[in-house]
Amino acid sequence: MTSTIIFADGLIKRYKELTAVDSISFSVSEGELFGFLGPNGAGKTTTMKMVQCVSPRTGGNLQIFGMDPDLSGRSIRRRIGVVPQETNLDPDLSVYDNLVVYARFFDIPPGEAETRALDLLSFFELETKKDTIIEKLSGGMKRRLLLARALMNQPDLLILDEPTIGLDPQARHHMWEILYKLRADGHTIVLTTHYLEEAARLCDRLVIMDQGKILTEGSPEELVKQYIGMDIVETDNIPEVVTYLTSLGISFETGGETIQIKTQNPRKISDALLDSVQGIRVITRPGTLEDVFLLLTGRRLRE
Ligand SMILES: Nc1ncnc2c1ncn2[C@@H]1O[C@H](COP(=O)(O)OP(=O)(O)OP(=O)(O)O)[C@@H](O)[C@H]1O
Repeated sequence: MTSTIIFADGLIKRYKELTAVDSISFSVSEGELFGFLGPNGAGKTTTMKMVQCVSPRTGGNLQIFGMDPDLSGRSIRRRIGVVPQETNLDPDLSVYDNLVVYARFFDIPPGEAETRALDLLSFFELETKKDTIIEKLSGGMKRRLLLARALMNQPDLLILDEPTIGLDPQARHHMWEILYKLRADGHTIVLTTHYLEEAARLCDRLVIMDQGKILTEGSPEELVKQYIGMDIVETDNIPEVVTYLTSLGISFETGGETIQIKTQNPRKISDALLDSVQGIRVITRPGTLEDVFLLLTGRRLRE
């Protein structure tokens, strides 16, 4: 039987007047890669901090490994590995020393720490950087080292806050490969992201979060099927198109410079649009999480 790693019910975090996390409920099972997708300020990091037992909740129920963070924070923290959004490696230490010094916080014996550090440097393709100081690493290497460090205590839960923020596409893909491997190895991983493609590619299940609330939950495929279900015809958001669609009673979503029409019959709509409005661009594509986000919030999730 798979066990529940995180259970949250009506979880709340308030900062004075601001309710940053507004009564959210979710659960994460062992071996899952679970995502929090949402724009800046949605409350993702605040939720992660409560799960990491570094920020007490204001209300609701929260259990990690079946324990309450208010009562057993220390025991829980020992079993969690965290990759924070900001790089907080020790700039004065080498790559290798960042790992072995970190191991001391967990009372890992020095010999064991050295073995783990070398294994992790190999897994993360950082062996050749072993003695390099932090400032000489690329952004992607720093992120990989942060993840290696988070694995030093062999955690039962890995939390990654925006694991690929600020990385170039190549480094981002490299990080995705690593996360696929960790998931295949059976790690339980929770990540936050505001990259739709990242959520769609990596997550077994995710919640879409906005303004402190969870709007929906499911696998990426389920969410697209449930909310979009059909193909999307996308065209320019110009008054002629709006007038034309409105005159035919065809419903549509607008997002920035484009209009999206969900349809069972994309060919018919795109042909009609191209015939009726001069010079527009019309494409047909399958629905995505971006369409789900737009439908639920009325906004695009800017990447
Ligand atoms: N320590 C704090 N004191 C007061 N307000 C805070 C604090 N931390 C976060 N907030 C506010 O809580 C809200 C949620 O922030 P949070 O960082 O959780 O969002 P997020 O979804 O993780 O976005 P980001 O990816 O930008 O961090 C924001 O309005 C933020 O300004």
